[in-house]
Amino acid sequence: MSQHTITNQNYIAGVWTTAHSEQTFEVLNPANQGVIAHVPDSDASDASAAVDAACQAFLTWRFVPARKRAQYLKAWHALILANLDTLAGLISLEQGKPLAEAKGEISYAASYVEWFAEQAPRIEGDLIESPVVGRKMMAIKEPVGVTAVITPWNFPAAMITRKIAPALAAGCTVVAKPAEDTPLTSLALVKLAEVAGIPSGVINIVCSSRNNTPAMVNNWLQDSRVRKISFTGSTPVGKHLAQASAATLKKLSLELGGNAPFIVFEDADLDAAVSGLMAAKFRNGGQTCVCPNRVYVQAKVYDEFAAKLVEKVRALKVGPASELDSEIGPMINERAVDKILSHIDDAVQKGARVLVGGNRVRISDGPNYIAPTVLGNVSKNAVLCQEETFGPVAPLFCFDNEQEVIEQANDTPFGLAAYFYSENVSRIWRLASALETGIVGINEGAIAADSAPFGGVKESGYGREGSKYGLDDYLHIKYLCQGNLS
Ligand SMILES: NC(=O)c1ccc[n+]([C@@H]2O[C@H](COP(=O)([O-])OP(=O)(O)OC[C@H]3O[C@@H](n4cnc5c(N)ncnc54)[C@H](O)[C@@H]3O)[C@@H](O)[C@H]2O)c1
Ligand SMILES: O=C[C@H](O)CS(=O)(=O)O
Repeated sequence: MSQHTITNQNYIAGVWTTAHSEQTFEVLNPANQGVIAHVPDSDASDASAAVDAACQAFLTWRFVPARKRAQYLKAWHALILANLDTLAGLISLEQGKPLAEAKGEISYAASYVEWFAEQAPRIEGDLIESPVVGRKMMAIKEPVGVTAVITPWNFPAAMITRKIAPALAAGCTVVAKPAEDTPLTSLALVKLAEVAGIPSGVINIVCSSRNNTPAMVNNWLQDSRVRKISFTGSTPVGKHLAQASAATLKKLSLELGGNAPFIVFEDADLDAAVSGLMAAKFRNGGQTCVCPNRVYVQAKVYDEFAAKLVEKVRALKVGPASELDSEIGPMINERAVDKILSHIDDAVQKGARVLVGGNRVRISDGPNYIAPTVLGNVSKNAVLCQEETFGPVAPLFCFDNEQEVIEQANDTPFGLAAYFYSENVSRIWRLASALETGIVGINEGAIAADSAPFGGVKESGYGREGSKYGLDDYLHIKYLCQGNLS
């Protein structure tokens, strides 16, 4: 990735600029800790300038005809696809994602822009039957207003387009803050939005370091002009944002952490279940919110399933994205590696067996590699049952009956995704109803799609992204009642 293709400034009111303080922070390559770029380390003054710009732009953007807004989004979509390889290279560089997966993420990110370009002209209201003569009643939908978009590092393209696209389609304007580990992809996407002709101030993006982010974002939380927050990230931060923004009662979309159960019944197609788990668990090195965090296998097929899984996991290639056959890249940073190793150590201390992996992998490039791991006979008291591991670790639990495994699967504060494999139709409908999650994969491990309502329940948050429901979070309903009509 050559330096000239890297955009490394804030974008406020249509101007690429440094932070007011002129301060910057480093963006590191997780594969080798090399410095990729320096980006602005913004503070409250930059945050406020972004809101000023978004407020000014909202006065006109909200009245741009939906079809025109759709045309801007279609132009952006086309530019994203035309720059797919460059954008994928940025993801691999700053997040470590294997290049093939990074290309898939750019296509996925672009699909949300296309989806909401198609949804924009379909925002409709209702005419309501009046209970009395001489009165007309209707419900119309209007954009919520200036929206703060805060995104995680693990999908630096898809998570930001999954928010900016519906916001713009609805007529909202945006102030965005990408994750400090992976700002470059988001900045490049906003650069393409500028090239697409999206007017100044409609999208504003500011970067801030891990240390400066709380104070910088707090400016948005306290600013009553910011009417909505769309956040994707960890549950603790989501809870903080909800509490800290309560004073100005903002509309919230919270896409938070998960602890997905993956259940294999004795009547499952075991080869399909192994393939489904490989797809769901080891995607992005296990660093996705919908990765199975607990794998429950019914006693009768436990040994056979474990053997099949270990054979597949042992074959996974670990390496940097610069090696095109890498399947498991580096973890995002040292903190992530420490957490994953602590989960493995805790499970082993409580009786689990390492069937494959279980350790760091020293690769010339750097220290952040973990061997793809399968743990056997994991205890229900293992920390990973209550905490998201966010790494390439598949812990196996053995269970006897359906009621037992439903109770174990639901025994978590989280409720984002769950998966199960069974060929029994009646069992499929029982499990689909009993599992306390927003997403259920049934004999399927790959559930992501722009047309699907993505989101969780319990402490995995609320709101839905994508699908025909995805616009609702950026609109509110206004009731009009006209009387004195003859
Ligand atoms: N539900 C989903 O769709 C989804 C998608 C991706 C990731 N996630 C979750 O995100 C987490 C991993 O991503 P992460 O490590 O970037 O999460 P994180 O919560 O640490 O950070 C997410 C974003 O919040 C910002 N942030 C952190 N502390 C903040 C504060 N005090 N005030 C304001 N902003 C703050 C970060 O800079 C980043 O931009 C995991 O829990 C994963 O499950 C959920
Ligand atoms: O990690 C979070 C992403 O939302 C996962 S997905 O790509 O949308 O399935």
